[in-house]
Amino acid sequence: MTDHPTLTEASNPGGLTRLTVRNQAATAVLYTQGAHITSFVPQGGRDLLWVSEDEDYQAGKAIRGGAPVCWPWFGAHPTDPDAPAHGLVRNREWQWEILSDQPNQTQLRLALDTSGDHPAFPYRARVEMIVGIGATLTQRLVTHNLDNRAFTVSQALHTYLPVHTLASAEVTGLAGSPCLDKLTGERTHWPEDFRFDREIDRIILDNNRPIRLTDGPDRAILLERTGSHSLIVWNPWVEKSRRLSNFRNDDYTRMVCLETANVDRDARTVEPGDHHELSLTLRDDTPIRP
Ligand SMILES: O=P(O)(O)OC[C@H]1O[C@H](O)[C@H](O)[C@@H](O)[C@@H]1O
Repeated sequence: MTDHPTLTEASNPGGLTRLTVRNQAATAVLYTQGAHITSFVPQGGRDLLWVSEDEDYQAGKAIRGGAPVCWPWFGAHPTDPDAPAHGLVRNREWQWEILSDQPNQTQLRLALDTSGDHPAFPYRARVEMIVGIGATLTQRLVTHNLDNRAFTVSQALHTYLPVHTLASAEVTGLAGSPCLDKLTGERTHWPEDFRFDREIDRIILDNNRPIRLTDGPDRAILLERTGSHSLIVWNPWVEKSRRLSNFRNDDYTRMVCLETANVDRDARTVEPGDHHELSLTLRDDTPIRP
């Protein structure tokens, strides 16, 4: 266990290691399994991440909520149907260290190496998550190629965001962008008048704009991305909610996933010795009332 003025390390009953960071700007909770952030509360504000009340935080199982890391592939593996969905690192233990600690900003690094012996990703690589906890939450997901061959990764920060009610949720910054509907296979464009009124599982492409989720006059979250020109918008709606693990039947009314990604034609090839960085800054963007 680590004792540090800003950071507390603890084991939970499910066998996971939980890190709680409290500084003057925010409080955050993350798990070393999966480099998985489950809570980010800016000082005086609300949690900008959502986790199901049914989540049981068990070692070896991906957590339903927060910000799962999908790497080195997103969704189904491109060629191997037996490979797990969303890659190899959600259930793995990452090494961690504190990089810097200021009154208003704490930086952690979590890292994991692949040995090259997994048939679905036979390469040596290091994936790092550099987390900045301050007035905003910053996640930098850096892929280093330690192999002597190039490889291609698809990936996502699969962020679950809370909504007061799904009917009031609106996403701005997507209208007009090309989009692939994963449910129908259709390629269209994101409509101006989009509402969450059915199951949604779409990849938005060629878009690096700031994305804003609002769910009423007093609540907005802003996502700003670098190294990413794709984003997944996901809400499981009624039927799929019943089939999801660690998810209540009506949880789909409480969350929306906006996933900062490199998927489809935005997957990235990393040359030997090179790296690729994907990053997300999440902030409470609620308008300040006069
Ligand atoms: O249940 P999981 O493996 O966590 O995946 C949850 C969801 O993740 C993404 O949003 C995919 O686009 C969905 O197709 C998938 O259902």
